Amino acid sequence: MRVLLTGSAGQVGRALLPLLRERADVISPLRDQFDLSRPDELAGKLESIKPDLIVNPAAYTAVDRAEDERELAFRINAEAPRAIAQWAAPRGVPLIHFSTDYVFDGSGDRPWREDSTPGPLSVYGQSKLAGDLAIAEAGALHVIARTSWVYAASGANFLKTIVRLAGEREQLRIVADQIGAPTTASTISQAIVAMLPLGGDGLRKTFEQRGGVVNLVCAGETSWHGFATAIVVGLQSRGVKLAVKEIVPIRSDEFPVKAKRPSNSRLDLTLLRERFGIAPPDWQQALDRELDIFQATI
Ligand SMILES: NC(=O)C1=CN([C@@H]2O[C@H](COP(=O)(O)OP(=O)(O)OC[C@H]3O[C@@H](n4cnc5c(N)ncnc54)[C@H](OP(=O)(O)O)[C@@H]3O)[C@@H](O)[C@H]2O)C=CC1
Ligand SMILES: Cc1cn([C@H]2C[C@H](O)[C@@H](COP(=O)(O)OP(=O)(O)O[C@H]3O[C@@H](C)C(=O)[C@@H](O)[C@H]3O)O2)c(=O)[nH]c1=O
Ligand SMILES: [Mg+2]
Repeated sequence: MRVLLTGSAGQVGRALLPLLRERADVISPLRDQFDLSRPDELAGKLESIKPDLIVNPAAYTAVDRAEDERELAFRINAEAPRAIAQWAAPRGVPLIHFSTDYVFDGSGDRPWREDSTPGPLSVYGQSKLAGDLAIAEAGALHVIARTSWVYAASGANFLKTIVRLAGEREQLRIVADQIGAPTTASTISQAIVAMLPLGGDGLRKTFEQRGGVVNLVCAGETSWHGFATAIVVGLQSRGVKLAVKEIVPIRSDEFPVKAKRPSNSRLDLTLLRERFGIAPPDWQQALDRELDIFQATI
């Protein structure tokens, strides 16, 4: 069984790599060998790799920068997944891809389901939605895991930003009117491998019977302010000395950024439980584990 894993230097790819390696031969080319910004070249690369399964966590994830780099974000997040799916479809090769809460407009306060109507507010969200639709349109066997607020002890993410700012400043000002589920890369990758029977012909059957979009986030919900507070409290309880004295909850309009983010990023976990029997940990529990890992690295 040969698995092609993209983005293995990113948060989700890095967490997936050792788990997949335990179960399959993994080919994990970096950007220089498998460049998603050159979708036209991907079919040729895939033809020489000949994977039995493709796992594609590589993506353009710079939400604010995407507002100025629309063309590049769409090439990487929409045209590349389309090219991969067009190669995979006629060969019956299944594709695991990743989507985001940012495909939604954030209205209301009910958790979004997989069949809820999207309405992205940002170029990043639009480009990711276009990728999701392109994969389905190409007719490839696929699972698209829709996740949110991804972080890990390493990588570029909100946890690392808060660690840095809390070490430098006495006051943090963090938006409290965007609600979602912080999700560790490790939670995502464990769920992904739990979905996959990697031997025999069970793999194709899994995708035929249970394919499509599935929400995959930690359980529970909080705001970015709640998440930042839990990070700071968790670090302090581990004896980490920080400069921060106050974490002020603010409204989104008090923190000007280029890209608009959804207020309601809640994703419903019912389908993940019913279709795959997977129940992710609460975000607080996952954060606790990630802070233990983080602490061991400092
Ligand atoms: N981060 C988040 O909060 C969320 C992420 N998602 C989705 O989950 C998936 C995984 O995200 P995550 O692991 O956090 O992302 P990261 O930003 O941590 O990693 C993205 C990876 O993609 C690679 N990449 C970027 N551009 C290219 C390119 N042109 N060709 C090849 N590789 C490229 C990067 O390579 P390099 O190291 O060279 O830059 C990096 O390894 C993505 O689909 C993302 O949209 C969904 C919801 C939330
Ligand atoms: C650093 C900082 C951020 N914020 C706010 C800005 C924003 O609304 C929120 C999160 O900031 P970030 O820019 O880290 O998050 P952002 O890059 O928008 O994170 C998103 O990334 C993409 C890839 C996704 O798919 C999403 O699920 C989500 O995780 O916190 C503050 O209010 N104060 C601060 O000091
Ligand atoms: Mg970001």
